[in-house]
Amino acid sequence: MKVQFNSDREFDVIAIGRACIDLNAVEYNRPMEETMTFKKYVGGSPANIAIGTSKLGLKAGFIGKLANDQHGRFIEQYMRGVGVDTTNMAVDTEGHKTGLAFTEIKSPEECSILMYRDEVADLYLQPSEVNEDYIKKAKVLLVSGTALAKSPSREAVLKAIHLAKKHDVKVVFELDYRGYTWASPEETSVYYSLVAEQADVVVGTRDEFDVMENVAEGNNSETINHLFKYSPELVVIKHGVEGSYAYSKSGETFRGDAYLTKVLKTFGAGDSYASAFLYALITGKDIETALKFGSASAAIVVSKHSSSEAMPTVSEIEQLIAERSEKAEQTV
Ligand SMILES: Nc1ncnc2c1ncn2[C@@H]1O[C@H](COP(=O)(O)OP(=O)(O)O)[C@@H](O)[C@H]1O
Ligand SMILES: O=C(O)C[C@@H](O)[C@H](O)C(=O)COP(=O)(O)O
Repeated sequence: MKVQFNSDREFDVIAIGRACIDLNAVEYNRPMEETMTFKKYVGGSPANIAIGTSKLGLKAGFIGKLANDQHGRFIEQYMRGVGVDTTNMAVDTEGHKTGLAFTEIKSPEECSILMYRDEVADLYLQPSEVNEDYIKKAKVLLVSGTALAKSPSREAVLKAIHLAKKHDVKVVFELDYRGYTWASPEETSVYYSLVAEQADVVVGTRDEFDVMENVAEGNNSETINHLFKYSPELVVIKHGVEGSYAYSKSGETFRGDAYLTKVLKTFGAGDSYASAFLYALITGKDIETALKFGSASAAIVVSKHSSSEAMPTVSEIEQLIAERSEKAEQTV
């Protein structure tokens, strides 16, 4: 099975949401209290995905709002430098700040993120800063769930989705749940459901779908039975190192195994997975291959220090897939 996209569009992917800063512990395998130095990278899930798809050779653009300071300028320069179109990144004029994510790497399995996201510029994106002429140039609008957490960013994203549907741009919804940005689980569930029901493709972890459904331990069949009554044609549910599943509206189920690797830290997996999965879909590969691309890309990024800078190239992904399938053949 393949997903069809409009071929006559200038941009493969336009992502909307936050572009922020990750400060990753340089001395890792210890608690953050003992970490004295942090390395700066561009971060924020949709920015990571725009960077990841651009590094894979897609034409990516970004809609978001940056702080009018050194951090905002660093983010814009970095994203432009890796080929992301930044012409639709607005600059805040009201003194709002860049979101910061300090990452703690206690061990490869035990990682956490300490986020500074009060009054962040990205959540002040205005609907008037979402441009119809820009959106209609895209094959895919990639929506990050966190951008729905507060107004006016929430309305800006809803406007972007409306315009995407008007111009036959596929809406890919990455649930990207960050609890502390939301007022209550009920509120998250309302907006996640609203957007997921309108999206063409929905991607998230099993835990994130539970948040969307406001349930404790949901199951994949109930999730897809519900979503396939609405717009989605493809639903991807990730189960961490246990792998991921893609379900199509036409009734097929595909499973993608994770590629085991020497893990440095666990964050970055989701964004690298989304970048390569999208790359494969947009370049006409089938779902099985897209799952392999997503998993291989994630395996590469979890073995490195950053999320954005570590995003792999197509040949690195293909090499990992080829090595692992050779190994699997030898063990049969
Ligand atoms: N420790 C790991 N080693 C190798 N691959 C991993 C690991 N953790 C996750 N992955 C890959 O990344 C994908 C997404 O990971 P997951 O943890 O579900 O997402 P998120 O980072 O969004 O929470 C998984 O489906 C798997 O292919
Ligand atoms: O999304 C953020 O604001 C932080 C990210 O930049 C950070 O690199 C991260 O947590 C990525 O994790 P993922 O969701 O597992 O890809």
